[in-house]
Amino acid sequence: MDNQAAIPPELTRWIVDQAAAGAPADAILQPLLDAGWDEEAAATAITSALNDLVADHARDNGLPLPVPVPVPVGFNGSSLLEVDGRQIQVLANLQLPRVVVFGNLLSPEECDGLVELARTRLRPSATFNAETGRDEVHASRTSQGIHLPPDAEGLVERIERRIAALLDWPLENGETLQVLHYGPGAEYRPHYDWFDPDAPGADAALSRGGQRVASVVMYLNTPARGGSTSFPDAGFEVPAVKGNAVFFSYDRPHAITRTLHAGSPVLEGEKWVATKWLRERPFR
Ligand SMILES: O=C(O)CCC(=O)C(=O)O
Ligand SMILES: [Fe+2]
Repeated sequence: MDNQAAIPPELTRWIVDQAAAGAPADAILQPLLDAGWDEEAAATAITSALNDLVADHARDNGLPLPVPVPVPVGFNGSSLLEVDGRQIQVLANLQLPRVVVFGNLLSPEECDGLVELARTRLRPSATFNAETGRDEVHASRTSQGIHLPPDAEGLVERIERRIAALLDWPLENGETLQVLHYGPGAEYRPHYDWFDPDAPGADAALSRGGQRVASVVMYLNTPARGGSTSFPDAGFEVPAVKGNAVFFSYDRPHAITRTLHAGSPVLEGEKWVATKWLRERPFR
């Protein structure tokens, strides 16, 4: 069998049932191989059955269609990912929302270096106003921030390359790295990082690189108390620990991704983070 048109409906149903029951890809593939399918045709049959399922679900529920998102490399159950000669720890792994917490993404020296590059240039953080299509300062985001373009010392670029390699996502699809500083009491109230496509200002936001599809928030210090990144829809909280990072992806601009998140108030001390937002396409 070499043609996807030959997939019988009962086989499609069987594939969908297996996937819905949580069967791993191998467990779906093997019976097809045993029945005499060649591997490529079987993989095509499985992919097309699952794509149809997702498209039907989106149509039936009035959801946008999902798009490809970054996925951490070599993610096969190992607790350490080797990227660029660096051992990055996998500290937590959540499917919905899709969240991975990394340890040792940055060295203490790299964290300090980013803070130094940003410290003297901070300005009150702006939030994208979907109504106007402009960045504006708002009470829901009481941090200070600065965009750091790739720099002469190479620190910013080195980190950007590491993230691109870790997530197997083109370097040019990344927005400029942003460093944020939260003083005592400062917070970033619950929000989504994707842009609401129906908002009047969406065209301006989407014109460079399309939607955001993932975020990486790197902790540049360990606040004395408070300052975790929380995901209220999942009851999940990522403590801010220097050198660690939280990655989350969202395959469509919709609450179904459950990626609502917040920078919880800093209760004592201060908090520094660097955020990298990744787009669907080159951000130029
Ligand atoms: O500070 C945090 O923990 C979250 C930052 C954040 O949500 C963002 O930069 O988009
Ligand atoms: Fe955010």
